[in-house]
Amino acid sequence: MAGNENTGGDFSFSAAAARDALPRITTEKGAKSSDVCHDDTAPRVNFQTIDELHSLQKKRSAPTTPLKEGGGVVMGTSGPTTPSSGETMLQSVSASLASLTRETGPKLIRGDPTSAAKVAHVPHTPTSVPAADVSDSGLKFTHILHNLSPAELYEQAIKYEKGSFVTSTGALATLSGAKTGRSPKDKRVVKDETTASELWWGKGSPNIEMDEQTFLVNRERAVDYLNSLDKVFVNDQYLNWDPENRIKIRIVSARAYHSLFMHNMCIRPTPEELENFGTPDFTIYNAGKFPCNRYTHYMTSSTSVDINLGRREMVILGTQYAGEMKKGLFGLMHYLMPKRKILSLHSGCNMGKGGDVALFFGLSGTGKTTLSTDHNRYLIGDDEHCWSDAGVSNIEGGCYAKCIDLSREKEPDIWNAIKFGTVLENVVFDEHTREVDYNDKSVTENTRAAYPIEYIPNSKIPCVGPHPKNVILLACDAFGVLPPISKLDLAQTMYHFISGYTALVAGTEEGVKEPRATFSACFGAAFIMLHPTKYAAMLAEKMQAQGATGWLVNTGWSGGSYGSGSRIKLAYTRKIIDAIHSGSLLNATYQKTEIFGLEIPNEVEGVPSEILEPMNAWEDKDAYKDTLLKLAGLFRNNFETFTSHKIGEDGKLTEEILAAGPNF
Ligand SMILES: Nc1ncnc2c1ncn2[C@@H]1O[C@H](COP(=O)(O)OP(=O)(O)OP(=O)(O)O)[C@@H](O)[C@H]1O
Ligand SMILES: O=C([O-])CC(=O)C(=O)O
Ligand SMILES: [Ca+2]
Ligand SMILES: [Mn+2]
Repeated sequence: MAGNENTGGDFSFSAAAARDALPRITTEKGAKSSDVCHDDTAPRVNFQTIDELHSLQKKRSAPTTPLKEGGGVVMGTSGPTTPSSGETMLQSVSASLASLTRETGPKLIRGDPTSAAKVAHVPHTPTSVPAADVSDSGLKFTHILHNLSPAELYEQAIKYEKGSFVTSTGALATLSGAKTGRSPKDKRVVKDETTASELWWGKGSPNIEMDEQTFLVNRERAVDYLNSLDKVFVNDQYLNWDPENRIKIRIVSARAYHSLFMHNMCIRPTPEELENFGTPDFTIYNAGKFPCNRYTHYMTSSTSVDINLGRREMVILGTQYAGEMKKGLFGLMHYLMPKRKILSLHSGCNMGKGGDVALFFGLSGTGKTTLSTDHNRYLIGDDEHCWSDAGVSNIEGGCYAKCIDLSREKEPDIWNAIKFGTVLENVVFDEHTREVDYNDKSVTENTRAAYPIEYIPNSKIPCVGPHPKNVILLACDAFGVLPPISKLDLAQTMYHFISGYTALVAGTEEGVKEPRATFSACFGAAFIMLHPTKYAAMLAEKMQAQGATGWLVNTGWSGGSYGSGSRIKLAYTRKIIDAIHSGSLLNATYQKTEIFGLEIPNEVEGVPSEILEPMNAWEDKDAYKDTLLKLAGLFRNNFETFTSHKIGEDGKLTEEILAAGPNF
């Protein structure tokens, strides 16, 4: 035995002693040695190999999800005599993806390319095109990932799309690429015989024309791109919760991110509805990863977002920003719904416990999502609605919330909605913990979360409600001169609705400190299809018929413009909104402001009275007056284009609306 005396340490023991120190394993009396370390799994009855074990993991699911293990759908030869719903779907998608110049629809297979079975879909209309017209693309297979579940889409995104990660709360973080917002200058609308007379064209209109031929060039480019891929995602979904005016839409896209975004944003069909889906009313070809060709007529950049109402199609090239799809469909609704005497609205909408409905109009970033998401009320929707003779209905099945500076304290419901299933666009997160830093603008200021509406605990499903009682116009006035709250008469409501004012602060990168006024008719000029006065006339008629009250709420600056004043606290704006909902503001005493002639209440519960009259909150009264006049001038200039238009049948209302603007 080696002596340890010399070390003088406490840990001196020999290896043999250490071994002796280990406790001996003692077994119970009578136990057989084979029981000491026993395996408690049940007998293996169902599998003999690891592959068989794996095959047990996945159970066949609901009627309309994959029909055959491994994803193959047999068409033509060995299929049943009457087409199953899966075959009908593939035939329908094949027709959607057909090139217009060559063979008919491509050969499609259901399921992921990595999953086994390679069974061809033979197009339902056998081709009789000359051999010279047949291309190699007609010989390959495209896999169709049809209405995948969020879990399946997560897997697709994480496996195949760079920049996809699961965040600490389970959301799917994605990157939208070079474009982190919409590209309104790249939007084109096909001008044909019908749309030439029906739509709003020319100065101020968002509808930049394109001819049918050029649309087909872009469509073919998109379809060829999509067919060149191994797989495409197809979403068959609905728009509009009003069952009588529901629209069937199909979205064909190249990214799991796009498919999950639309899964969340549009109305999700039940398995039965999906089985009987039939032919879509409108199809989006999202080839956003692929640019448009700048040699193509009408193209002024490598991005093109093209709407063809006649063909009921939309093509996206050169932008992966998912909001393009949502707002493209909104444009469609702005065309279809007014034809049915239904008003389409860029507004949020919620309902009190007593059934009182409020609409929240406003341009991007003014507070539609934030203020319609209200713990004390039912959420009908945050961004797009219809107002018909029956009441209101949400167009969408989800919400699209701005996330910049999001906090759990100020917006708990939105915060909690950012969980498994939610798409989180362009946010920055800790590489290890995957905790999101909502204050980080490194990718963009326009960070967003898209979640199904039922992620908001008090959402109202189905998302419909009675006629609105309050119509709230939101303006984020970075000039700081509009009152935090004012009551509007009908003419004023129309004036401000047509003006569609906001003044967000311009991007910090450019070092612009001056607020810039934005006027966007109907609080959504980028999406309207008809002349703004058409929507305004419908709004006036509906508000009048229902006795709804109009309000103007400034969610922007107080006590000075951007730079000297500060943004009105969200908590105060919420109190103001509470007072509108409760009806208490109707009983307040009012005073009229100079120039804009707005009625401001002397008191709102929970809001410091000194901020209610904007001038009081400004230290420099002259600066206030100058700024007010400046803004009034901007309003007047903007409204000039509308002065020659009659609003509705009533010439009297037109006069009143013109008089309802600033007076100076
Ligand atoms: N007083 C306030 N009232 C409303 N929102 C405020 C206020 N102060 C700060 N905010 C912030 O302003 C933003 C409002 O954005 P919101 O997502 O509600 O816009 P939106 O009108 O829904 O726009 P979009 O149509 O682009 O979705 C939120 O980030 C919110 O936290
Ligand atoms: O459409 C978008 O990208 C976001 C949005 O809601 C808007 O801008 O009104
Ligand atoms: Ca919103
Ligand atoms: Mn919006």
